Amino acid sequence: MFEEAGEAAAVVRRQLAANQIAVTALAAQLRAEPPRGALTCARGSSDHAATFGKYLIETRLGVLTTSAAPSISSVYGASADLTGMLAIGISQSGKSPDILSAMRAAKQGGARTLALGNTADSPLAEEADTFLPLHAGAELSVAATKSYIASLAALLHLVGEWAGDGEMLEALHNAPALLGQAWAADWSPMVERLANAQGLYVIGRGLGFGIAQEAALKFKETCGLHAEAFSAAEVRHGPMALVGPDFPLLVFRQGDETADGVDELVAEVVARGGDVLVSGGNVPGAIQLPHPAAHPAIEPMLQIQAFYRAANALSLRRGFDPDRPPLLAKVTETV
Ligand SMILES: N[C@@H]1[C@@H](O)[C@H](O)[C@@H](COP(=O)(O)O)O[C@@H]1O
Repeated sequence: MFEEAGEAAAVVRRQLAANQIAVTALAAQLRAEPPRGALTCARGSSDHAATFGKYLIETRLGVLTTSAAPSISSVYGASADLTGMLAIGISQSGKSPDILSAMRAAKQGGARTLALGNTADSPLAEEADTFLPLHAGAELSVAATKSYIASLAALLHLVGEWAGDGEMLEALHNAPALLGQAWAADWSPMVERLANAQGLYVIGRGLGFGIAQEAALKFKETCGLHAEAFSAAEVRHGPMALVGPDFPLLVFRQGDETADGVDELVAEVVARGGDVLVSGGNVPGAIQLPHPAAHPAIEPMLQIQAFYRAANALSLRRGFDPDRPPLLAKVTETV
């Protein structure tokens, strides 16, 4: 996990260069024939990348984006009219039966299909109208790291070109250098605070929500630590009842329109005597976790990169092997 997460900067640099022509062509096609909506099909870390994609596509392009529940096609055998939709499948292996089923149903229902994957000779890649390779290289650790960051980069690249957002694209092209800095960031306060923790919430809002989901998964998978992800708004609708000195929050805050609301939540929890670890912002009383400054759409990628290093350290500290989580295999195939 440590070694592979550390390769993320090189992966993103390689991917941006290798995919430029294909991404430009796809973006031109999407601008010429805009989809009426997008449907994401993914599981686990890839599904969390899809959450990031939803916020990116809806905020930058105003195209409604929703997540497919694969069982609708794989178990219920039901289908929907997806004429004019873009179905985006994200999968490292490209062969989980339920994701394949959802993508096949989308195609039969009239959608254009796009696969983001790490394996070109997979059914997902072969059956999709367009395949964008992630170029993450072999990922052997059960916990996805560089492939997750590669998925975020591919989504940023596509949406940046599709929306013609030059500022975001420029920031993305600077991301490899910043990922290197993020990898060196000192998140040891997180490792200290969570060494003996029983559970926590991971908070994000908007573009940061997908990385909150991803961090919560890593806590469970590699650290034997129960963690649940909530949006900074959702957590106030009930879950806050658990928050206190023995139930900390890890908060991912990016410098966009969501920042003030996230700061308010952090200040409120600090005032109640709760422990809050925060990446981004500067609320007094919260434990700050650093990451390099960047465009708000790039920040989540940098935050999760800094987090991965700390999650690896926390896993070891809690007596786990981050590369061999109990009861899990690298490729999970569900129906
Ligand atoms: N992102 C979706 C979730 O929103 C959905 O809840 C889940 C359930 O899928 P299924 O019904 O196939 O178990 O699938 C994906 O992970």
